[in-house]
Amino acid sequence: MNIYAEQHRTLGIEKVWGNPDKEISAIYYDSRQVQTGTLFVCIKGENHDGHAYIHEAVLGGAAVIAGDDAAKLEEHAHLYPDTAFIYVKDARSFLAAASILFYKRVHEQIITVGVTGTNGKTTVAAYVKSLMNNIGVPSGYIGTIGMYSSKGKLDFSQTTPTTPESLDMHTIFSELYSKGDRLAAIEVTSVALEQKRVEGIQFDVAIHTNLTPEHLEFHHTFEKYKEAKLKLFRQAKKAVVNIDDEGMASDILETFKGPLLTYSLNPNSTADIKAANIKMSSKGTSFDLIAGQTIYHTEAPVFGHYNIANLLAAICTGLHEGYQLPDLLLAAESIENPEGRMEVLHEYGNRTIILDYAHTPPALINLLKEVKKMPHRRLIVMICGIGIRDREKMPKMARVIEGQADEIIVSVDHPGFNNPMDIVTQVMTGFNNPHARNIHKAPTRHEGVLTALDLSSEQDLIVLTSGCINGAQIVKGKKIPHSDRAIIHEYFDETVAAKQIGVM
Ligand SMILES: CC(=O)N[C@H]1[C@@H](OP(=O)(O)OP(=O)(O)OC[C@H]2O[C@@H](n3ccc(=O)[nH]c3=O)[C@H](O)[C@@H]2O)O[C@H](CO)[C@@H](O)[C@@H]1O[C@H](C)C(=O)N[C@@H](C)C(=O)N[C@H](CCC(=O)O)C(=O)O
Ligand SMILES: Nc1ncnc2c1ncn2[C@@H]1O[C@H](COP(=O)(O)OP(=O)(O)OP(=O)(O)O)[C@@H](O)[C@H]1O
Repeated sequence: MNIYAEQHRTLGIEKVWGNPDKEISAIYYDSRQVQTGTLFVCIKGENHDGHAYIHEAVLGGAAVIAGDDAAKLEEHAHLYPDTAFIYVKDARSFLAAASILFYKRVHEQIITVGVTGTNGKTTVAAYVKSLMNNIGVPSGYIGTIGMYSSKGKLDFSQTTPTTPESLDMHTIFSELYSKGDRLAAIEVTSVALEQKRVEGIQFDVAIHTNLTPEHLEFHHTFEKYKEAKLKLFRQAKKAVVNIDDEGMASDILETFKGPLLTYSLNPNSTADIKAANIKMSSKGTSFDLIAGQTIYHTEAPVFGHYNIANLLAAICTGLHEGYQLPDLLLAAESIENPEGRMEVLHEYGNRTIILDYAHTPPALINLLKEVKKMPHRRLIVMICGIGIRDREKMPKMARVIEGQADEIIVSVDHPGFNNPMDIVTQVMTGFNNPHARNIHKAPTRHEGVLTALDLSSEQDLIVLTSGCINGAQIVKGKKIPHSDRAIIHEYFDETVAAKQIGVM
């Protein structure tokens, strides 16, 4: 398509060199992928400046190059007169706008539901996808656990941990639409909002879960973190708000002008829908959903109080889209849980093993509260410092777990370029008594899982927290495949085999 001819006024173009009025067959933001007859957008990142790869992009066959460094573009324009160069105010905004045009605004053909908050984004987005599928709206999901259409996982390699770059986002929307999906539940992170990955999208529904300090390595202050998250509600038609949250619920309620639904786990609150009498069983949770004067007795295969809050958020989305509560509650009865979020395994060695992504102090507190309600002999918990996230929260994780479990394993997720033991040491500084005999150190997540299993006996409850993003550990810039489930499976297979031949 010829983006320039069609829309150059809306793209924030300041100056051009050469003739940008030409057909382009694709857009790229990575010079290593550029193909003939395409548009390359130069992005200034944390490690590289895309303008440094113009030469490579020209060699790759880029027909048009856009960026926000006028001097570099002009310099290259003289060197490559056959290539067109476009100077824009902001390259990330341009990438988002150009991607929207390239995909012919396909995102407007589907219901876009953006989920933001410190904890619960993956769960809520997965619940929205599952609930809406169950009610008959083919729905996809975009977020930490990958990209899914209503029919299954898409073969799309993730370039970011959670929210894709704008170009990738619109590519996925296009694929979802072509597969027949009519709704996309998208995790929208503060980093993505700051980096304009969702710019230009007017979300049909924006959902808020909660806000506590996170990503301070990126935003530096809590206020800036909150500001970034609030941006989602300035580009949404309808909102869903957790009024139990002290972090930013009131900010949204004060500023949001469109239709808004609230949810709460406090039966005495003023929320539009509330849950009361929450009771957990081995199959899931039952509760009373209160909507005005009406009470609906409800059951859903989800575990933990906070997952009832997450479910209420998904139900509010269904209500916003015009569905009736009884139908939504029927759909909730067969809702699917996302991988690694309160995933309960009963099948190994007469133990209960829980895989949960809790990697912030509040998430760990909530998780402990929930798991302690489950029947168990001893409680064994693994916590991790995450090498690619902020270090400030690491000691806080230790403070939360100290005295709360019979055995504690301290390990590492995604050491990145750090020495893994430095991460473990950083977590250990949070313990009052780091030398306690029930605290064990493991330099890799693999060894951490094995230590937890070695320490366990029948009837024990083993909780493996933090979780590894996308089935891999990030070590020195490389993704090393990792699966807690595979380790557990192998461990019990080997233990059983060893018992059978009388080694143990
Ligand atoms: C801090 C951050 O957002 N980083 C993202 C960013 O990387 P970067 O800024 O380091 O990019 P860079 O390597 O400096 O490169 C700049 C530009 O030059 C280009 N380049 C680079 C090299 C080259 O040879 N040719 C070339 O064209 C790159 O493609 C890029 O466009 O742009 C990359 C390309 O899209 C992302 O992969 C990368 O995500 C990294 C993996 C990451 O860890 N991001 C985290 C911080 C993140 O975004 N997290 C949030 C929240 C997670 C959550 O809470 O769930 C998320 O939404 O995922
Ligand atoms: N509503 C909630 N309130 C508090 N804690 C929650 C809530 N939902 C989930 N959690 C906890 O947070 C963990 C992470 O949940 P989830 O993956 O859904 O959040 P997320 O926001 O997507 O996380 P991330 O930003 O790291 O991708 C869960 O495993 C659980 O321990």
